[in-house]
Amino acid sequence: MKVIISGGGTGGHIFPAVAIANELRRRQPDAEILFVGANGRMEMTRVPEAGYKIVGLDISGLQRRLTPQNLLFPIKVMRAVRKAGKLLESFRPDAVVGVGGYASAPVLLAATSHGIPSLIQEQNSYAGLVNKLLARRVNKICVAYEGMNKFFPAEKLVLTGNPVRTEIATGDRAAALAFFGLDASRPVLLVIGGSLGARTLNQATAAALPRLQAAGVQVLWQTGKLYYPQAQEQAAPFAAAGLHALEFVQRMDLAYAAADVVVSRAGALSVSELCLTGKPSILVPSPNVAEDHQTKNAMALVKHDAALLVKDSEAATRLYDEALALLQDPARQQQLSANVRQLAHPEATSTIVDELLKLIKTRS
Ligand SMILES: CC(=O)N[C@H]1[C@@H](OP(=O)(O)OP(=O)(O)OC[C@H]2O[C@@H](n3ccc(=O)[nH]c3=O)[C@H](O)[C@@H]2O)O[C@H](CO)[C@@H](O)[C@@H]1O
Repeated sequence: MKVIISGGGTGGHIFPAVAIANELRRRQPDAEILFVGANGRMEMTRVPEAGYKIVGLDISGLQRRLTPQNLLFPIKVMRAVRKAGKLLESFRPDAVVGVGGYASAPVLLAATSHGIPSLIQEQNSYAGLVNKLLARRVNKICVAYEGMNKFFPAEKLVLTGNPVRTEIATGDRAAALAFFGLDASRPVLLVIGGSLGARTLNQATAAALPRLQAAGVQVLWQTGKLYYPQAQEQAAPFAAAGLHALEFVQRMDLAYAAADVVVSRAGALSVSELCLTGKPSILVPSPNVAEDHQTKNAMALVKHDAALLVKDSEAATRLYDEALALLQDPARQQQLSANVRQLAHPEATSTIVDELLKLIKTRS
């Protein structure tokens, strides 16, 4: 069996793709899996780290302003579709999966014109552009939220939840504390700005370091690549007290296992992972995403008293009051934890792979 998984751009597209690949490989150890991503994007390093081969296409998004790059855009798309077509002819996949992001467009376009079965996995409650454009051409669309028939043909929809890597919820706390060099007798706060980092969270965290140290709290502060050099300098004087800036966390399983409380952006996968790990959290939705979809992701938890929400515009003033209060209130932590676990979809990845295998079977 041969399967191509295409897409990426950010962790929110890449890691669900890895989860699907891992489950497929678990069930069909001899399956050949090839990823297709966009050159220069995060998937080109993260996918090989996860143990899979990836081929890159030269494809990027449209800029909002009129730029010379935009004029080249149609040519780039045509070239990428041609390269994707050649790839399909040589690899001859039994099915193609698209997880959203630039690279999934040319691959799904080429696959659907070759009559290769195709499946889309949409992570958010608001459909991404590529997925919306390709919905009519693909065979199945696996979604994580109700009401997605606003965007997609109802007969193709399967409500599965988001695929989360299985190891995410299996981290051992003692091993995690040892891994990050943290002290078991003091609380740990994990700050996650999404796969690229978040300026507002970084500014609020940098300003709160003295308060956190005074309260005896240890911090794993994921900053994102762009913000890391400055954050590293800001955190350095607090390292001895267990406050650490990290550019990117490869062992998210251990980061969640170490954490008593998580402060996070509300990207779809981060939210799904918080449900699966049962972590009490304060969500700060990004205001810079289409249709404010991170607020919708966050509200899906908040309305069940399964997470707290602080608006991005209030992060500078309120976030760390809330975080310190929650860190000092184990009963409230337990309540949020019990509620958030109820919202997990532990079967998501397995259901998506069931759908994929059904598609392949129908064809053969
Ligand atoms: C700014 C932006 O466009 N954000 C979008 C992007 O978010 P983003 O890429 O930040 O994605 P998510 O929050 O959904 O998921 C992040 C993923 O990266 C992993 N991770 C993160 C940080 C780290 O240091 N190490 C690590 O492994 C997390 O465990 C998780 O698996 O895609 C999501 C899913 O389509 C959307 O909901 C978000 O709105």
